[in-house]
Amino acid sequence: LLILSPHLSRRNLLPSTIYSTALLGRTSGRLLHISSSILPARIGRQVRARNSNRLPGSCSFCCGVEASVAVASDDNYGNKQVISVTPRLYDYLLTNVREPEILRELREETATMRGSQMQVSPDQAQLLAMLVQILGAEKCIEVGVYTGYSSLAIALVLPESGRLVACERDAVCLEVAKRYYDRAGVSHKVDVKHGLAADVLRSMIQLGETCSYDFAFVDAEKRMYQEYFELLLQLVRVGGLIVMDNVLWHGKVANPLVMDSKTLSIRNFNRSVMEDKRVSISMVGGRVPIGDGMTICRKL
Ligand SMILES: C[S@@+](CC[C@H](N)C(=O)[O-])C[C@H]1O[C@@H](n2cnc3c(N)ncnc32)[C@H](O)[C@@H]1O
Repeated sequence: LLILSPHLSRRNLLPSTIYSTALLGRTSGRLLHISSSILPARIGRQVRARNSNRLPGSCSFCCGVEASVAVASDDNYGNKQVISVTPRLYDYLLTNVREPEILRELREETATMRGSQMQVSPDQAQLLAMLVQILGAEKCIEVGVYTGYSSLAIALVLPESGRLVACERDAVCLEVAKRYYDRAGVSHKVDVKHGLAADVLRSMIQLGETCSYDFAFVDAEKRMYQEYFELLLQLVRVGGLIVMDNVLWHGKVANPLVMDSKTLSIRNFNRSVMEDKRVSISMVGGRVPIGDGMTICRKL
């Protein structure tokens, strides 16, 4: 539990000040839960040490109930609460996702396979499907299919006349995806392209398909993000959407000490798309993360 004293001006409270305030214990003021697991390492250690006789993840200062959010409340965030989702809150969020039975079965089968952590989360898939519906999309592209969870979510909401071009280089995962497209009765809507996604996209451009797609979802090789984006910008119509997955890259993009090639590529992409006047953008996953963060780009 974090207790803020109303006597402290919130204007100049940096998160570190708030965390320190938490260590003072109960004073008068607004009551805010905070999970010690997200505190800065030094303070987090102190909190955890003080509460070593409590359940892990439980509220540090009063009720023993698991804290559900981390909170910083200052002008840096427009005095909004900055929320960090705990496993319990995320479980709750997932109980509020309407996941079709066929997607649940695919998710459970994929969970036994290598790389299952790559699959988009049910809440993400639901958002993708809703974007496709809002757009009234007929023609979609997915870059990075794996066993088909996100592509199936999209295909399920496409109209009968709709088409999803699904690009994947791994034939083994594609077999799983195709089995589920069949089971869901959407195979006729999915045009599976086995090969390197950039090659597939280039050949679609050469075939004269520019500006004819409504929606694209990118979830493949992270070092290729800028290239996928440039190719898709040619294929997607004005007003269409390009959704880029993993733009927070498990938080590594915000840590300047992390310099591996995938992190650098996504960080550079994020910087570049911020300046890109060809699209309007929305990075989803600021205060309440969705999946690993997604950037939605609307072609202008
Ligand atoms: C993160 S997974 C996709 C997960 C999928 N969207 C889902 O929800 O299940 C990334 C996939 O992209 C594929 N991939 C990586 N690089 C690729 C490339 N250059 N061309 C085509 N597919 C690629 C990988 O084989 C992998 O299956």
